[in-house]
Amino acid sequence: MTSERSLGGVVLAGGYSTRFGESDKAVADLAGTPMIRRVVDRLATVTDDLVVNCRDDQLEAIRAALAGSDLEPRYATDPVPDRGPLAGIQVGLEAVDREYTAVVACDMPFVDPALLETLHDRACGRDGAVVRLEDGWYQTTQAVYRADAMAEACAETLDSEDKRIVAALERIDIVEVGENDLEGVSERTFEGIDTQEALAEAERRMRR
Ligand SMILES: Nc1nc2c(ncn2[C@@H]2O[C@H](COP(=O)(O)OP(=O)(O)OP(=O)(O)O)[C@@H](O)[C@H]2O)c(=O)[nH]1
Repeated sequence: MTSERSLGGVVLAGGYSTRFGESDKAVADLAGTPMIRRVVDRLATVTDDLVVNCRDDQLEAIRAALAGSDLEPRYATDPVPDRGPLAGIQVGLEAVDREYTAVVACDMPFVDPALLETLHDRACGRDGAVVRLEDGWYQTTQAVYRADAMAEACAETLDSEDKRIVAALERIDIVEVGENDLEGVSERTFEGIDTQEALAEAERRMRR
């Protein structure tokens, strides 16, 4: 399916998980399922072209974690590792084959597909839709972008002094979505699991 309403997906997994310790959080087991598999399976319900961005040295473990998952992803590895999430977003968006694409970090296993559909609706005709929480923080790694516009903005931003993801957002025409517009969306959607403590706490909650 490649209709106008078709949504692509990029899962960002190319970081070094330093806060997580020795192991890669992307493939960490959360209540019996690797975190990245939870993200991929949720994305598979609303996307039909999925790209996982990671480093070459992660490929084997991530492929194993995703074997037999609901939507077989393609892989786009970083030509230069450790250039930060913005570079990962660029690599992923350049590889995806859909005009609009949801970008989600591998450490957000509770991502709500309903949010991604809402963001897709809001992004139409613009370069993206990004949630901005009341504290002013943009949720850039759980957002929908027009793939070519955001990939170009990432490239320009990486070549400039200010390499933050929000600096790339300033180069494109995004719709800001406020917390008040998130009715019906799971409040856990933005929960990131970037430490062992956060993983243990999420497991405790899920087993209750
Ligand atoms: N391709 C790529 N992705 C990255 C890079 N750094 C972070 N990411 C991804 O961007 C998302 C958000 O980054 P962080 O939560 O800071 O992840 P991280 O850098 O692995 O973790 P820490 O080292 O603990 O900060 C995660 O999905 C990471 O996999 C990078 O250098 N390259």
